[in-house]
Amino acid sequence: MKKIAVVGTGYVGLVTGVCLSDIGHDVTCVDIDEQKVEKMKKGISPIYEPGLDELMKKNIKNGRLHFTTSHKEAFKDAEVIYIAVGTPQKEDGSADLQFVEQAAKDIAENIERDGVVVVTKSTVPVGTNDKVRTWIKQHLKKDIHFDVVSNPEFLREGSAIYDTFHGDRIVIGADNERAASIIEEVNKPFGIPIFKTDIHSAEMIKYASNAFLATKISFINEIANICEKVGANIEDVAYGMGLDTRIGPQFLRAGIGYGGSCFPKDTKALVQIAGDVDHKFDLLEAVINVNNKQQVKLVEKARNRFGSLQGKKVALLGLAFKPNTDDMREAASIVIAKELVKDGAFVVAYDPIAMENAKCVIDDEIMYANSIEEALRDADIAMIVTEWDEIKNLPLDTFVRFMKTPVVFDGRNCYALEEVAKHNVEYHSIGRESILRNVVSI
Ligand SMILES: NC(=O)c1ccc[n+]([C@@H]2O[C@H](COP(=O)([O-])OP(=O)(O)OC[C@H]3O[C@@H](n4cnc5c(N)ncnc54)[C@H](O)[C@@H]3O)[C@@H](O)[C@H]2O)c1
Ligand SMILES: O=c1ccn([C@@H]2O[C@H](COP(=O)(O)OP(=O)(O)O[C@H]3O[C@H](CO)[C@@H](O)[C@H](O)[C@H]3O)[C@@H](O)[C@H]2O)c(=O)[nH]1
Repeated sequence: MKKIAVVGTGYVGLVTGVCLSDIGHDVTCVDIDEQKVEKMKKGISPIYEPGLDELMKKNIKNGRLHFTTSHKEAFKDAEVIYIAVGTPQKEDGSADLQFVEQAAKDIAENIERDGVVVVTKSTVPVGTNDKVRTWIKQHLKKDIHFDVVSNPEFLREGSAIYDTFHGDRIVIGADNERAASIIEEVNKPFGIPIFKTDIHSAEMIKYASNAFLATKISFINEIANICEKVGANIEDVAYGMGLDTRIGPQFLRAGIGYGGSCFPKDTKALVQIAGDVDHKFDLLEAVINVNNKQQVKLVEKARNRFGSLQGKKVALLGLAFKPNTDDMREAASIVIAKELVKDGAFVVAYDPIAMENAKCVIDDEIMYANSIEEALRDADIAMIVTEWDEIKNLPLDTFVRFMKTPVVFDGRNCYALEEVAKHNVEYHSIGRESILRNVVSI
């Protein structure tokens, strides 16, 4: 059992802190956001993540999980300190390291224990851990020995707790065996394979993994776009491809592209990292361009179908960048709403969880509904943006019952075409033939 501090309680820091306490460590999470800390002290998670509240309450109760706004309090006695602050993108696409630098200074000014291991969990460009070491050294108040370890995070939002306990690998990048084995020991109870490497390689594994997954998505989306033109069905194509174990079935779901807090920013950051060493990463640039186009695919299809969207009522179903999260960062819904409003459409949006966050990031004039049915009422067009269970499982006759004209643009291929064919719905999806039945356009 180790005394651990976690700096930053976002999706990664909070989940990491809670799970480390659950496997027996004594964890103090520190954040500069007082409101968040007040909530967390009461066992309330400031983010929506399935299972997190329960696990927080359990570990607060058993005395192994603490929250504070004081770095001094958090770092007192800490043997291991995780940095899990944000690394958002700057205007040029590169990673903004200001929060990591500040966290390093906070650590330098407050650590007390000799031999403390500082672990970078934030996604940071290759070479950043060297900078973290330098920043800490520059601001150290006492002559304390410390090590820096890279330990990138691979959890997915919406299944973050599950992923922490069932991940495929834990990567530890260190420049000495003592530090590496301390972090190995900390993680052992998770029972996940551990891969130890040098710091720069660990930093690169994170970006390369995200870039590869994003590449799979853009690749399958391009195949889907071609399928539409040659009369093939992307669902069957992806399934048939995935049967080859060298390809695998995962991340071949065609749709309206990837969003979220990671793929968009990490792909751009890797293009920058490559550019910094005079390497033009053509492949990844193409992946990003394909994704930008894919995000507006539904609007493009609607424009082609209706000619003009002026005055059309559009029900936007699902706003979060993926199901089971309240995260709106880089969600396709933001771009889609903007395009629809630009075309003069009247947008009514619904999301089971992300609506409050959406109101903060969608600047355009749109309305919000309290249910799918309310959003669909008298609509000319429905656009499925996020495949929440509630949306995926919506009986198709709901579109017929509530909409003015049941014309559905499904960005996540939620329905089987055979099922759609049994209903009086006009249906356009991604990489599959459209079903144009009996619907009179007005
Ligand atoms: N979100 C994910 O699914 C995910 C997965 C893997 C890796 N990552 C990476 O992990 C990092 C964190 O991502 P996130 O989504 O959890 O971020 P986030 O923005 O949700 O949370 C960051 C938190 O850090 C706090 N903070 C900032 N500076 C601080 C300081 N000096 N001291 C204490 N607290 C401070 C902020 O108040 C905020 O609560 C990023 O580098 C991200 O790329 C994210
Ligand atoms: O076949 C697929 C799979 C995903 N997506 C989209 O891709 C985005 C990202 O999805 P997902 O990877 O499930 O969610 P994240 O929480 O963003 O997780 C990714 O980003 C994290 C942050 O770096 C990493 O830790 C994870 O390993 C990595 O999967 C979402 O918009 C999905 O809709 C698709 O379009 N098709």
